[in-house]
Amino acid sequence: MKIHNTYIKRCIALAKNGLPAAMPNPSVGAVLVHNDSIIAEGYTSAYGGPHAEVNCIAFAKANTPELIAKSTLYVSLEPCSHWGKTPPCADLVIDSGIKRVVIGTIDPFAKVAGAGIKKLMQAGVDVTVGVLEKECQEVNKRFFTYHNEKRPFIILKWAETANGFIAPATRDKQEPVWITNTLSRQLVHKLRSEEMGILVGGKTVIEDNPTLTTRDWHGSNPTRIVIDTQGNLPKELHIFNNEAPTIVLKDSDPKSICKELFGHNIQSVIVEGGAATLQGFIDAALWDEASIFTGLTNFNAGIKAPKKTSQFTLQSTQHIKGDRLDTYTRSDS
Ligand SMILES: NC(=O)C1=CN([C@@H]2O[C@H](COP(=O)(O)OP(=O)(O)OC[C@H]3O[C@@H](n4cnc5c(N)ncnc54)[C@H](OP(=O)(O)O)[C@@H]3O)[C@@H](O)[C@H]2O)C=CC1
Ligand SMILES: Nc1c(N[C@@H]2O[C@H](COP(=O)(O)O)[C@@H](O)[C@H]2O)[nH]c(=O)[nH]c1=O
Ligand SMILES: [Zn+2]
Repeated sequence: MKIHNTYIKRCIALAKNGLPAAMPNPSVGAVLVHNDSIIAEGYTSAYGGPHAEVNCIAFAKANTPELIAKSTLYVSLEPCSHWGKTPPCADLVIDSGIKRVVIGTIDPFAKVAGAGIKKLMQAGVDVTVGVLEKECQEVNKRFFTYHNEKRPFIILKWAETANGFIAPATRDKQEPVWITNTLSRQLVHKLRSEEMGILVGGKTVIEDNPTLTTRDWHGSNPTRIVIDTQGNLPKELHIFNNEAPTIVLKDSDPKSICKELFGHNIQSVIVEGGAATLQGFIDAALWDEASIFTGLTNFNAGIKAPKKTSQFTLQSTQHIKGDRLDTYTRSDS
């Protein structure tokens, strides 16, 4: 129904406000509709805080309590049925006397996965499921990939020169050689702040001594993940400072990395390089999105950028004061 789409669209817009603070929880949007008017809205609070339905119903209770039981609740994700950090939202909906609930998509989390819908229906609530399902899943693409595919959502990111290199052949100092400008760097820090993990290979750690933080942007630092196949990375390196946690992995195989990160409850990871590490994920077809920056610089020789396959599907191009950022998704063809 067209009217359902309108309100679920509003739920999706609300849900976007809750990210990345809600992670590793999904961010959800909820609206209460009475006589074709929205009387209350809510979205998921920062991790551990109230869910969207709780915030929405609390607003209605404070303003128009008499209308709650006569309203329809729209919610982008199935209300939870379990005790997590907060009580089950399905119970709150039932106790509030709400008789109609329209749900965007089912929750893939094993402890819910239809149990919230069942609970509502058993209490006599009229439930509609599956409105703008794909769009509702897209907002929580990290959460859905993690639970459905048992691996983190993977974003590849690198910066290459205008002539296709990611690093020069030689360098004077143990620090990154910048290809892109300071505005691009700030955008990279924003992108880092949206993910739970950031991963680089051993050679990158040795040659760049990267920090891998979000210092030019507000928001949390992701957990740093480094591949150290020799088990000898010096503890004085920046990645071992106390600005963010760091996980050291011994195995460079992308499949094993995914398994390990799943175990650490890391729902998303930005893979920043180097070329060998990125190529491993590309060749294993274990990635979801890619952000490739191209700067104005040229190197005479050096490490070539990873080879893109036919799976790279261009989604957008933006220009950042001379730099270019191309974003891709992976298609299975
Ligand atoms: N422009 C950009 O966006 C980026 C550029 N870079 C650049 O990329 C370069 C590195 O890329 P690349 O060479 O492909 O390597 P990676 O950073 O992808 O690391 C993988 C390599 O590191 C080796 N390695 C892992 N652990 C250790 C260790 N403890 N000691 C020594 N070697 C180890 C691996 O060897 P094995 O598997 O055989 O054990 C493998 O050859 C750097 O110069 C960096 O500046 C890096 C990131 C981004
Ligand atoms: N040189 C280069 C990048 N390099 C990446 O950034 C890392 C350094 O991170 P940090 O120490 O936090 O500043 C480095 O190891 C590599 O992964 N990134 C870019 O967007 N543009 C660039 O030109
Ligand atoms: Zn809930």
